[in-house]
Amino acid sequence: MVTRINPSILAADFANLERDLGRIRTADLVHVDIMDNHFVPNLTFGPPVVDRLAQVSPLPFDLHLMIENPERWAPGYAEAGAFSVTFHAETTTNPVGLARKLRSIGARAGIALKPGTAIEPYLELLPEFDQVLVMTVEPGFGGQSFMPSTMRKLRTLSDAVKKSGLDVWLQVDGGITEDTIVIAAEAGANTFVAGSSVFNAADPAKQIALLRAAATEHQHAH
Ligand SMILES: O=C(CO)[C@H](O)[C@H](O)COP(=O)(O)O
Ligand SMILES: [Fe+2]
Repeated sequence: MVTRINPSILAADFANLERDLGRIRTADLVHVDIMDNHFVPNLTFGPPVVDRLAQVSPLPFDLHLMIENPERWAPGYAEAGAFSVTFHAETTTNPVGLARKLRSIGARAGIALKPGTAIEPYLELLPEFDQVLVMTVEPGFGGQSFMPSTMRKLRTLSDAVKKSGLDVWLQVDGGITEDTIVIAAEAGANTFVAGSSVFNAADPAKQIALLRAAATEHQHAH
């Protein structure tokens, strides 16, 4: 069993992003939240900033696209070398087509679900994806509280992945702390995004180690 910790640079110091990328080198991937002020009421980074950050990052990027019309933007991020590109289920009528496009470029394809979006319609599409992101807060902002109500969906998803024998990574994002990570790990998550809890810590590397240890200890047996 593998536990992956992906710090979200949404909680980093935007005047010192290169420095902060250096502080999380013991993590697995860097989670980058792309917001367009349409799908979510907030605005963050776009391609030029992501491209430049990738040049100075010790770790590859896990991109979380919170944007409308992901068909317009997602392939470009994959072509620029993103390790994984995750788009929201609510933003496309052709998730399989977009996932295939991303994979054909060489990126891992992910699909994200808002807390109110059901997993059932997507279970039969699992072979098309490398990752499913179960949002544990409403997307748009860091620093919100983890929603335990999303764990039922995660358990359903985890059971389906286990039955399928597929190696689909199960990611949670929003309000992940050393306490809530245990709840998500027990419900079947293996990939954990943490923004505030990592970057607000006095020692981000120590916090990453703490999160990793808590999740590994409680990870659902697969
Ligand atoms: O996708 C996100 C928000 O939409 C962020 O990745 C998430 O909120 C991480 O921040 P925190 O750990 O502070 O909740
Ligand atoms: Fe995110």
